[in-house]
This record gives sequence, C-alpha cells and structure tokens, in this order.
Amino acid sequence: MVLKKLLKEMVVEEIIGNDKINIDAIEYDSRKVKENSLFLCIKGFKTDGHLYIKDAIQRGASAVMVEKAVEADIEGTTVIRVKDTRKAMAVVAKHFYGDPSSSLDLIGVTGTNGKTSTTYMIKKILEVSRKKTGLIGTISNWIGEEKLDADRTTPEALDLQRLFRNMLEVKVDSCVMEVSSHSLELQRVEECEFKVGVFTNLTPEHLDFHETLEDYRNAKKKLFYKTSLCNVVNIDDEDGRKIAEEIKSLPTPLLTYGIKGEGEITAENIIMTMTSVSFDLVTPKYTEKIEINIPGMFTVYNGLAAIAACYSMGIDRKDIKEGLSVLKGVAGRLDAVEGFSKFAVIVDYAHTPDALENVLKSVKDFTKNKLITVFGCGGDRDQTKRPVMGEIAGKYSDLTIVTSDNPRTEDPIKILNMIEEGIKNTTGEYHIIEDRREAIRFALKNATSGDILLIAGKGHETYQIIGDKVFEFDDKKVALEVAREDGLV
Ligand SMILES: CC(=O)N[C@H]1[C@@H](OP(=O)(O)OP(=O)(O)OC[C@H]2O[C@@H](n3ccc(=O)[nH]c3=O)[C@H](O)[C@@H]2O)O[C@H](CO)[C@@H](O)[C@@H]1O[C@H](C)C(=O)N[C@@H](C)C(=O)N[C@H](CCC(=O)O)C(=O)O
Ligand SMILES: Nc1ncnc2c1ncn2[C@@H]1O[C@H](COP(=O)(O)OP(=O)(O)OP(=O)(O)O)[C@@H](O)[C@H]1O
Ligand SMILES: N[C@H](CCC[C@H](N)C(=O)O)C(=O)O
Ligand SMILES: [Mg+2]
Repeated sequence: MVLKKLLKEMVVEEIIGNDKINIDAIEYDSRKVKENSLFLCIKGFKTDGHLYIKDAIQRGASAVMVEKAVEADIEGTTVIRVKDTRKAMAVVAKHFYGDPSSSLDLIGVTGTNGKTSTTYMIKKILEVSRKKTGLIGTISNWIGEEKLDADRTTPEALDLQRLFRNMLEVKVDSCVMEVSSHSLELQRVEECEFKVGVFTNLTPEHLDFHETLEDYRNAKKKLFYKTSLCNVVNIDDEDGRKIAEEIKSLPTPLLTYGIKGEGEITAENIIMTMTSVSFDLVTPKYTEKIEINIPGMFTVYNGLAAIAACYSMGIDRKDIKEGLSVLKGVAGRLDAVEGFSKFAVIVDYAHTPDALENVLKSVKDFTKNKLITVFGCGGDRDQTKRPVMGEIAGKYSDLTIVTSDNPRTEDPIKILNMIEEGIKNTTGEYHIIEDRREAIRFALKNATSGDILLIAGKGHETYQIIGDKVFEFDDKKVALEVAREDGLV
C-alpha cells in the first residue's frame, strides 16, 4: 500500500522524504522489520523504539514514524513525525488492513474480573446461533476453529487489526474480545468499531500502571464511547453503577444487569452446586430457565453479562439457553483436576483480591472438611494487592501455603514477605514455601478426606517466569505428577 494512504485521517507534523513509496509491512519491533516496511517508533516503559531506527533501516525499513526528532542516519528513508506514535499505530494499522472491525460484529468485554469467562460464554452462544466467531483474550485467540497463542489479553493495535483481517478472510462475522485497561490507556483499541461493550466489575488491580483507582475506572470507561449498538453494565457493582449513570445519555443504548433488584437483565431463584449454577433469567421480554456448568456466584454474573450482550444483539433465547448449557467450563477457571477421589483439587486464575475472595467463598460452601489454598502474587505487578490477598487467604482457608506465582524480576522472598504481612493478621494456619512445586506437594500431603485444595493465581498458564527465564509449569499437571510421585493417586 502507498505510504500516503496509510496517513489518511492523521495529523502529521512533518514528512521528510517520499510518501508515495510502497509499504509491504508495518512493524513496531525493529527485530521483525523486513524489506519495504514502515517502522513505528514507540516510546516504551523499558526502552524507546526511537533507539532502534538504525537497526530497522539496516533490516530494510523504507519509512519510519517517529514522535520526536531523530539523529540516526536516515538518508533515503522517509520519516513521518506525528505527535503520538501509539495513537498513529492504530490508524495506520486500520488502513493497512482495510478497517476490518467495521465489517465484524465486535463485542468488547472490560472489567477487573470475569472478562475471559464472559467472552467464552458469549462465544459459545454465538456459535450455537450459527455465527462464525472469533475470540481475542488472555488464554488464546480464536479465528473460527483455529486456535492461536495469545501473548497478552489485548494485543497491540497492529496485531489486533491483523487478527480482525485474518478473521474476515475466513468469513468470521462476529468477534468477542477482552478489552484490558492497559489496552484502553495505551490506545490499542483506538480504531476498533465495537457494536457492544460489556462492563463486568471493578476492584483494585494494576495500581502499578494506573496511578489511582479513578484513573483505572476512567480507562475502562473509554470502551463505552466506542460502541454503536449497546452498552451492557453490571449495576450491582459500585463502579458499574457510576459508569451507567455517566453513559446513560450517550446515543448508544444502555442495558443493565444485576441480581440485587434493579438490573434489566436479572436472575432469580439461584441454585448453586459444586459444579454448576442454575437460575430463572428475567429479561424485559421473557423469562427462561438457565443452567451453566461452572460453579460460583460470579458465574451467575458472568452468565448475565453474556446473556445481556447476546440479548442486545437479538440472539434467539433458545440459543442463549443452549449455548450456556453446553459450555463445559473455561480452562483454569475453577478447573477441577481429574484423578483425585478422596479430596478435590481445583485450579483457578484468581490473581486479584476480589477474585480470590470470591473463589474462596464459592469453594468454601462446598468444602466438607478443610479448605487448603496454595497461592502467590506476580512480580513486577501491583504490590498493594499482596498483603490484601494474604489476609483474604488466611481468613477463608484452614491452611494456606504461600508460594511463588511469576516472580519475574523481583526477589521472590520479598513478595512472599509482603503477602505474609497480611496473612499474619488472621488466625488461619499458613506456611511459606517458595518453590511452587514443593508448595503443591506439601498441600497435597496435608489434604485429607473431604478437603478442597485450591491452587490459585496461574489458572491456564503453562509456564512460570522467574527472573527473565520462562520455565514450563502447569498447576494441573504438577498437582497430578506430585501426587503420583508421592503415591497419593
Ligand atoms: C506495560 C505495557 O503494556 N507494556 C507494553 C509496552 O512495553 P514497553 O513500553 O515496555 O516496550 P519497551 O520494551 O520499552 O519497547 C519500546 C518499543 O521498542 C521496541 N523495540 C525494543 C527492542 C528492540 O530491539 N527493538 C525495538 O524496536 C519495542 O518493540 C517497543 O515497540 O509496549 C510493548 C510493545 O508495544 C508491549 O509488548 C508491552 O507489553 C508488556 C509485554 C506487558 O507485560 N504488558 C502487560 C502489563 C499488559 O499489557 N497487560 C494487559 C492487561 C492484562 C490483564 O489484566 O488482563 C494486557 O492487555 O495484556
Ligand atoms: N465476575 C467475577 N467477579 C469476581 N471474580 C471473578 C469473576 N469471574 C471470574 N472471577 C475470578 O477471577 C478469576 C479470573 O477470571 P477471568 O479470567 O474470567 O477474568 P479476567 O477479567 O479475564 O482476568 P484477566 O484480567 O487476568 O484477563 C477467575 O479464576 C475467578 O477466580
Ligand atoms: N493479566 C495479569 C495476569 C496476572 C497473572 C498472574 N499469574 C501474574 O503473573 O501476576 C497480568 O499480567 O498482570
Ligand atoms: Mg482475561
């Protein structure tokens, strides 16, 4: 595509060189640059893309986009200077891939917890209603039946627009995606046209990245100004209620859900079992019996979010009911490890205080004997949640093993000590075992008949990041391996 065409709708501060050259690819990482590429220089948190211009040119970049003056030897290379290269990336990516999101029914789900779970529910419902569906999120990305690895919850604008284009190529008509607060703040979804936006809930998280909870909420709120068909909001959530109030006068209609009485989409007569929830769904148009084979009160909320989104799109009530009833669960979310009989072992992705409290409450209701929890907190992430999660684990569990999650570049012991600051205020018994495998071993050894052992924080993850190294680690596999080694199964 001709470079000039990529710059449509953009305020360009300066162009040095030829803007009629042909661009075959766009990259924001110099290491991926090939002949005739446009290299976008992004000022990062660790380094600055402007430092790699020379590298990009050596690899064949014929144009670079910058947001500050550059000193590299750029003769023969077109330089485009804009105010904000992240914002510009969303625009050039949209043009390069032919504005694919405008041809999809795009549903965005935001909120602190429940995004992944809700998107899988929506995906299933859409599939049952015979839509060819894509999904973008934490665990994997899906283009119809094709599963692709996901690096992050919401990809960079360039990768995102490419995914949408690839979806259209194989006739995907609907796409449901998680929209993280990082992505809203870093303008990854800036040029996406959403039909529906969903807000699940908001509790403290990512306070390393967003300065205040208010900033975090405002980042999430941005999604609802990008939608055209409907905004779906949980009004049992305090911040959801505030957002609903703030967006109710927008041209895009608002649809609320909740179980505390005021939601337009609500659940009555909720029944919980160890493996499922069921309830009477009440909508403005009909009532319907719903069953979901995932436990926990938050499954009712995620179910209502998915139902409200699909309802707003006019999906048939039978398809909504069937979609939710055939969903078998979501990997790493209240995921029972098969092979244990005396006690249950459950792996869950709770890595925020709210998620941990919710999952522990749900599991405790079905524990016949002790509730044992193994968990830790990730390094290079929000530190304020560590003591809070420690206190929550100690409050609900009979026995807690505090261990490493992904310590990344932090000292693991320092993270464990911060968790201990919280747990020592409780009466729950706890042990600190840094090595996650050994922590799981200790928990299994101490499990007796009727217990539930919850291994929290890493859910579907199949790795552990220690320092800069990534090791294979899958909580479900490790639990079984260790149990076999110790003759427990
Ligand atoms: C905080 C954050 O979002 N960081 C993102 C940010 O990284 P950064 O600013 O630190 O980038 P950097 O490493 O400083 O590099 C700056 C630029 O130089 C480029 N570079 C670098 C080296 C080189 O040799 N050549 C080169 O061109 C890089 O490609 C980049 O464009 O920009 C990078 C490239 O665009 C992203 O990969 C990176 O995501 C990192 C991996 C990350 O961990 N992000 C997490 C926190 C995140 O986004 N999480 C959210 C929420 C999760 C949830 O709650 O569900 C998510 O959506 O996943
Ligand atoms: N609606 C909810 N409210 C509170 N906690 C929830 C809810 N849904 C799920 N959880 C808990 O949060 C964990 C993460 O759920 P899920 O992966 O669906 O959230 P997410 O928003 O996608 O998280 P992430 O930001 O990491 O992508 C689950 O393992 C469960 O413990
Ligand atoms: N999306 C979250 C996931 C956290 C998962 C937890 N296992 C950790 O590594 O902290 C993040 O990147 O902050
Ligand atoms: Mg997720």
